[in-house]
Amino acid sequence: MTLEDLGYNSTLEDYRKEQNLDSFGIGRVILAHRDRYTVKTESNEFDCELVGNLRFTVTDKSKLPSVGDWVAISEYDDGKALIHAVLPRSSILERKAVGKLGQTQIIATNIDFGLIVQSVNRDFNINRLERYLTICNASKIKPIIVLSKIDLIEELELEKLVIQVQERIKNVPIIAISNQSKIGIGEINSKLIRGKTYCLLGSSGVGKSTLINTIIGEKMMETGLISESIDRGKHVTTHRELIVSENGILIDNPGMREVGITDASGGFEMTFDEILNLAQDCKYNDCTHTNEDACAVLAALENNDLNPESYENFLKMEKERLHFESNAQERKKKGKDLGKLIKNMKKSNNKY
Ligand SMILES: Nc1nc2c(ncn2[C@@H]2O[C@H](COP(=O)(O)OP(=O)(O)OP(=O)(O)O)[C@@H](O)[C@H]2O)c(=O)[nH]1
Ligand SMILES: [Zn+2]
Repeated sequence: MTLEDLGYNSTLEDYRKEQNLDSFGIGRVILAHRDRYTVKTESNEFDCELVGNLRFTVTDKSKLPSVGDWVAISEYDDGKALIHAVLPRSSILERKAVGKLGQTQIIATNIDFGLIVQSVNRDFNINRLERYLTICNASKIKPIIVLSKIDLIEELELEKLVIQVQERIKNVPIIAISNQSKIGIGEINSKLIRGKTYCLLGSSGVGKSTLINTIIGEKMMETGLISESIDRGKHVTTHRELIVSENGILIDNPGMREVGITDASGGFEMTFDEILNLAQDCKYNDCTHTNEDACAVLAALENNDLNPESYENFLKMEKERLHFESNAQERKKKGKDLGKLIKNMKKSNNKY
C-alpha cells in the first residue's frame, strides 16, 4: 500500500517540505479515542499519543487530531509513536455538539465524498436527507445519496421514493442498494475512486457497516452488534473507523441521532438554492418569507412552483441555524467577559 492509496496528495507533500517535517513519518489517523490514536502509515499501524508540547499548548479542541487527519509522527518503540503535528485539512465534517450549546464536534476530516445512507423502510425521510446534504455542502464534501435495504420493499414503491427524492433534491446522484440481494453494489463500486475518501453518514441501523463489509468483501467490521454504551441516558457510539480498500478509503460513522446544523450558511445556500434564488426577488432584503408582502417565496408557494415540504424544512433549519449562531455568539461573549474578569482580578491583586 502507498500513501496515495491512503489519500495522500501533492498539497500535503508540499506542506510537509515547507514545514521541514522531512524527518518525521507521515500517517493518517484511522481511529481516535480520547487521547489515543491509531495511525496508519505505508507499512504499519501505530498506537499513538500526542507529543507533550502539542497536548499542553492546544487550547482549541478542534486542533487535535481526528479520524481522517494526516499527522507527522516519530516512532519511539515497536508499534508506538508520538504525534507531533496535524497537517492542514482539506475538509472538516462537523456537527453541533450534542448537549452543548453553540459548540461543534468534528466527525472526520479530509473527506472527498459523503455517502448519505438512508434505508427505504422506517428511516426514510427527505427532510433528514436535506439536513445531511446541508452538512456535506457546508463542509465542501460531495454528496451521494444511498437508499439502502431495498430488498424490503416492492420495486414500484422504490420507484416512487426515488421520484420523491428527485423532486426535492436536484443534481445529487442517487444509488439504490441492498446488502442482502447485492443489487446496486456494483454501481457503488464503480463510483468509488482509489485514494479518495468517503464518509458514510446516516442514522443508526440503516446498514452503513454492512455496506462497508459488502464493498470490501470481508467481514472487517462488527455489524448488527451495535457498539454503544449508555452514558447518562445518552446514546454514544464509540465505534469509528477508517478502512482503506482498493476502492477508496471508507470512514464508518456512528449513527447520528442528532444531526444539528451549525454555521452551515454556505451549505444551506446549496441545498435550498431554489428558495434562495426566489428570495432575491423578495421586496425586503431581510424578508423571512413567512408573512411579508411581495415575498417571492410565498408567491411561488401559492402558485405551486415550490414544494411546500421543502419550504417547511427550510424554515425549520433556518431557525435552528440562527439559534446555533446566537448561542455561539453568546459563548464567545462569555469567554471574553471571563477573560476580562481574570485580567481585572490580576490587576487588582498586583496593587497589594
Ligand atoms: N433487509 C436488510 N437488512 C440489512 C441490510 N443491510 C443491513 N441490514 C441489517 O440492518 C441492521 C443494521 O445494520 P448495520 O450495518 O449495523 O447498520 P449501521 O448503519 O452501521 O448502524 P450503526 O453502526 O448503529 O450506525 C443489521 O441487522 C443488518 O443485518 C439490507 O440491505 N437489507
Ligand atoms: Zn420573502
